[in-house]
Amino acid sequence: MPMIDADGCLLNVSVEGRDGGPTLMLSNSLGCTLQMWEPQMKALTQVFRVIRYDRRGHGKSNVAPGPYTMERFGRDVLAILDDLNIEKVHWCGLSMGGMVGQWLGANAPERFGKLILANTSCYYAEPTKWLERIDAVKKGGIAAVADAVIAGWLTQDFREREPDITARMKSMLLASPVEGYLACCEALSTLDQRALLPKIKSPTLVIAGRHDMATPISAGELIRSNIPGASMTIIDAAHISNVEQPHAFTDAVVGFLTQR
Ligand SMILES: O=C(O)CC1=CCC(=O)O1
Repeated sequence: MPMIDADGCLLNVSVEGRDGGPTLMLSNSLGCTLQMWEPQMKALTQVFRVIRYDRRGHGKSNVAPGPYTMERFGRDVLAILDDLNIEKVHWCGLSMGGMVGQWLGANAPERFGKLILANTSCYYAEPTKWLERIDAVKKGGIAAVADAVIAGWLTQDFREREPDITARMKSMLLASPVEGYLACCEALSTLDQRALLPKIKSPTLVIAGRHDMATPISAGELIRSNIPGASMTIIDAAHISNVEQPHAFTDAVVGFLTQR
C-alpha cells in the first residue's frame, strides 16, 4: 500500500480492483480505518478501481498535529489523486467521509463524477456533544466513550446478532490514535457546510440510516434538499450502515454509480 505525502502528513492509501474501470474513492468515518469498507470490497472491485485511505489521524496514516478542518481533509484527498495521477473519481464517504465529500463536491467539482454522501451531516446545531466527547476522551481515553459510540454505530439488534463483527468494530475504534481522534472531534464541533451544498453540481445520492441517531434522517434530508437534483435512499440500519446492511448499501452504491 503506498504512503502518500499530503503537506508533510503521510497517508496510508490502498488501490485495488478493476484496472481501467471507473475509479471510486471511499472515505472512512470517525474512529474507523479503511478496513470499514471490507463488506463492500468484493463487489465493488469487480466493477471499479477502488481507492481507500486512512484519514490523517487514523489507522496507518500519520497523526499530524491538529486542529484539523474539512478543507484540510479535502486537500489530503486532492493530494492523493494528484500523486496517483488520477483526474476524476466517484466518491462514497460515510459520516466524516460524507462531510469531506461535501467540501470536495463544492470546491473541486472537476475532480468528482458522482457523489455518495452516507450517514452524514453538514452542520451540528448543538456542538455540545462533541465538546463533551472531547472532554471525556481527554480524561479517560477512547475507552471512556467506546460503548456509547458503538451503540450509535450499530443497532442493538445487530449487536446481539453479530457479536464478532461488533467486537471487531469496537477494536477498530479503540485502536484509533487519541490525538487524531480528538483533532477530528474538534473539526466536527465547528462543522457548518450548509452554504457549500447548493454549489455541488455532481449527481448526488444521500444515504441515511433509519435508526441513525448520530446523523439522523433529518440531517440527510437537509443535505438532499440543498444539493440540486440529489436523491436519497434510507437503509434499515444505525450509523455505520455499510457494515450493518452490507448488501443494501452495496446495491445502493453500485446501482447509483452505474445508472446512466
Ligand atoms: O462516531 C460517532 O459517534 C458518529 C460520527 C459522527 C461523525 C462521524 O464521523 O462519526
